Amino acid sequence: MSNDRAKVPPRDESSTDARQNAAARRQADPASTGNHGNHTNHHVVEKRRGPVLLRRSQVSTTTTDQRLLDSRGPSDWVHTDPWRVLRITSEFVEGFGLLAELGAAVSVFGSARTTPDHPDYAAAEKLGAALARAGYAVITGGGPGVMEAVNKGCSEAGGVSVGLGIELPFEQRLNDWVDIGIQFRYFFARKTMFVKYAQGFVVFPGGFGTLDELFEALTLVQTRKVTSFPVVLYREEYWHDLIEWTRRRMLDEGKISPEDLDLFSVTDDVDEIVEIMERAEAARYGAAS
Ligand SMILES: C/C(=C\CNc1ncnc2c1ncn2[C@@H]1O[C@H](COP(=O)(O)O)[C@@H](O)[C@H]1O)CO
Repeated sequence: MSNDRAKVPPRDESSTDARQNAAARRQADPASTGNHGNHTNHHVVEKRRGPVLLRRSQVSTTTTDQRLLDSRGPSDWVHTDPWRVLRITSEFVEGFGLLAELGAAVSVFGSARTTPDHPDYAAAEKLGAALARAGYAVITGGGPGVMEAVNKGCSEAGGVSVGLGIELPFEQRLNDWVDIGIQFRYFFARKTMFVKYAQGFVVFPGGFGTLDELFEALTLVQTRKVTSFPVVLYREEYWHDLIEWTRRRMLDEGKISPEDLDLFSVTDDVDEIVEIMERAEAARYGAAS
């Protein structure tokens, strides 16, 4: 005998469900009321759910919806990893659903702290507009600083301005120039969207967040997880020392290969960034045809 038999709930008609079941049984089976009527002794309440057969006390009169909506109880399970997996999945579903039909796009990164009076802000705004005019949507982190500037330039030029925000310990809202936005809980789900829905990356001067995004992009290109994917650094003077360090330290000690230094380009010219994106796109289509 299977152990499952021990799990069959007893006929406890003091519970609401059991009372409803008993009522249903009486309605469908007058035999259960003591009134045998025209029914044979073989007539019992039963329910089929696909291949499953339920009879007598196992037949529930409540619906799945009703049980979902009526249920109350301990809520500890919402803090467990299996539940988090569902939330993570929902971020991918939302992101894929929102961005699947975006068209050609460029992801732009840079400092959240760049103020509107800084020259980088004006350059980022100009880039957003230039990309929009060239038919690209822009994707940013949806925050302040460089992100806001890019979204502003793109939106004002009539382009598609996307912001992928991130929940942070302090209050954070999508900047006013985001026209399509999602607020993510998980960095890794958000990062997938930056790569999956862009044809290339532009990186403005920034701090840890920006460097994280830059090096993630370079790693993806280096390991050929993404192909024909330009990574362009804006403002040579800011990046100069870091690039020198990659040459003098990383390359000299054999931590990267000489060709890895070709995985990114550097420019001070916003229009050149757009040209680089267009050339990469043409190369991609050329390779595909
Ligand atoms: C620091 C402040 C707000 C931070 N808000 C952010 N909103 C959205 N995305 C952000 C935010 N901060 C960092 N990021 C991501 O990292 C990059 C910028 O990081 P950095 O350390 O400033 O260089 C950026 O590209 C975003 O994707 C309050 O002003």
